[in-house]
Amino acid sequence: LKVSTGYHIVHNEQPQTHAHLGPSYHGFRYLQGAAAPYLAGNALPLTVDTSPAPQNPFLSVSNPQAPMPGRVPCANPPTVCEKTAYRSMDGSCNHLEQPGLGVPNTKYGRLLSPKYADGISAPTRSVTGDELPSARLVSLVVFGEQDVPDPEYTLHNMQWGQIMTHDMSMQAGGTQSKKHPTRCCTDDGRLIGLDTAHRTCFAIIVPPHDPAYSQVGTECLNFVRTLTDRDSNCQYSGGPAEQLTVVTSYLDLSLVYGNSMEQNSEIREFQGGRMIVEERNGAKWLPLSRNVTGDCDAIDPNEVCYRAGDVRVNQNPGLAILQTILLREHNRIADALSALNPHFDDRTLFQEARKINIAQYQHISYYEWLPIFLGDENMLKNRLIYKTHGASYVNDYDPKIDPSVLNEHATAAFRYFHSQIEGRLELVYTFKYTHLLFINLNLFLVFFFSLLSELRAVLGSLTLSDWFNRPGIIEVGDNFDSLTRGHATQPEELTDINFDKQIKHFLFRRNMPFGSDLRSLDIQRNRDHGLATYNDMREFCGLSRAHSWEGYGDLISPQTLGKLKSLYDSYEDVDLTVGASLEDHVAGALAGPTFLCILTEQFYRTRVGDRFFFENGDKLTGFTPDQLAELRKASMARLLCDNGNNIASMQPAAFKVVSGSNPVMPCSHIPQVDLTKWIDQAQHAHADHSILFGKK
Ligand code: HEM
Repeated sequence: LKVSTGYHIVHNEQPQTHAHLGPSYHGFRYLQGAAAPYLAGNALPLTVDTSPAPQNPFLSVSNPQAPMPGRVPCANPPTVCEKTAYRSMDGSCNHLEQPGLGVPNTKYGRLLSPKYADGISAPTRSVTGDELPSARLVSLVVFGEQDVPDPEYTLHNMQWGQIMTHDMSMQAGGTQSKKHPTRCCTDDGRLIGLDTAHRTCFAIIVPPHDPAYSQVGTECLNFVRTLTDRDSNCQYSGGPAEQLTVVTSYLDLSLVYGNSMEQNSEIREFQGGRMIVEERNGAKWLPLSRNVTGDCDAIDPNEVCYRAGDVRVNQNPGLAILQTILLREHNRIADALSALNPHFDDRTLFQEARKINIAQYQHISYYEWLPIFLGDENMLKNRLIYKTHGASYVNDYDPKIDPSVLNEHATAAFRYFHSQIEGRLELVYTFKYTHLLFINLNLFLVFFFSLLSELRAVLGSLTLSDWFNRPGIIEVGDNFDSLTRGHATQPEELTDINFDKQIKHFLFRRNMPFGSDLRSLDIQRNRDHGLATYNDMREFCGLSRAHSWEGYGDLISPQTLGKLKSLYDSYEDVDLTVGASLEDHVAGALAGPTFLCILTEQFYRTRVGDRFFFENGDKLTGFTPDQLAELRKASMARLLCDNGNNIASMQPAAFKVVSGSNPVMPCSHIPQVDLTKWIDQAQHAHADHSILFGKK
């Protein structure tokens, strides 16, 4: 398989890895001023460090990461594929000749070869051989935490991004729902020595006088390295380590349906084609976890904690809401199909409903959501979307394209949108009111119209860090609808260098005064995965390679460059996650050119490398022209309307804030996919089942 040329990028010589010269820590040398107490809600004061900086013992290359066999299960796709009407649960046989492409427990793809300090697996270092500056230090100095609301996009825009992320990848060995069992720092935030720490430890060293963590004496943030092919019995064939991802790479709603038949059977009802939902207080919810205290931050085993296709489901309330909405949508479709086609059996209803749900979701993702991030023009030019007419197919499946999720995408580019996260989630209620509209035509004639409208009003808010891994809050009172409306009303945070305090100091804080820092995790993960540098990626993407700090001046402001210079030993050291997050955005997109290049490449591959992409006109796997025309009516607004507890109105473009051109209107005015186009698929119901489902 070759790298696709969907985005106009130049493929250059592979970058060299730099041999290490021995451990040394340049520590906290940027912050100026005295330590000051940090209070949630205040700007972080920058403080000076005068004390000697601690060393990060995990970086020592003289302690190579020996492979530990058997940690990651082997991907076990069939060797020969049958052509069936429906996707498999684990993504196998999407590619008919290479059945294992895009299945769980396989390697991320890479655009550029890794840059490990030892050429095999040790985290990246400076070209001088020294350690790179502490990820927390970079997070504090380079990235802000100002609260800047986006004037155009709602919080659902951010939240949908996390849904797509969880559908596409999950680093092996990671856990977001539960405290990681591997401890690289003591519970009171001290570094655990190399002799006792687990070999996967790569703790983040907190600079002395950290404006937040120094208040509680935290010197170390837990960080566990992603498992690689070297931790698997069946993947490693020598050479540099490649990280593994444990979910299917396709946009196939694996987060709803699971990533294997086994996972799926835990959440499927096996009746009427439905997925399991549980009724509580008159509404249908995700089924409860069988290990509440293990899967959630629950103290009480009776707390609500969900079971879904993805283990990260409980991570935050907005995510749990969209997971619920996508699950309810499946059952809504299955019930409708069952009423329209009483002769369909459970299996046919399940697979047809799944196929429609995925198609609507792909349509929303590519035609409503991605253009906001990648720009319409860029997407059209690079053949990620088409100016299609109602019923016409786009037959662009290309078996030469590798559908794997790129490491540069999942570990750097897509995480830039962590900047959109808002730390306060508003609860929005509606009030119905009758609006009398008078039109005075002349002195004697007065017409009036009576309009039933809905007003939205904010009646409270939740603080994000109080509700990480505690999703039960969405079932309380009217919160489900109030948060759903809230996410459609409240602006997301501007996509910029600011990351909300709630994720910068309080991530997963579990009732403690402080938690972790997501931006630091992103930067450390970049080094853990040995990603090629910012400069390498610029060159790869056809931008000019810098030969000095000033070489970055085309896209990064002098003030920001000054900060980078004060942190890194060399302009060659700048991490991809850091440099590309600081670029001016491309007009019409939400990222600078380097990230845009990676994102465009990824979403080209995700589309063209998916044999089941909804616009393909294959007789067995595709839709009829009439059905396709209906699917193109799917929208985020309608999804919310159809699956809230009682959502009666919505603005038609739910990723965009309410405005004169995007007014809140009754749901009945928002187009809906007409499922009668799926009536009497007699050929499916009566056809040889082995053609539809395979012989097994
Ligand atoms: C409240 C919202 C969110 C929270 C709390 C959150 C938190 C996290 C955490 C804790 C990780 C793992 C960090 C690590 O250990 O390396 C992660 C990974 C990631 N996040 Fe987020 N995230 C959120 C929203 C988003 C959004 C909106 C996007 C993109 C649009 C996104 C994209 C990613 C990606 C691509 C990864 C890596 C996935 C992988 O394992 O391959 N996240 N996030």
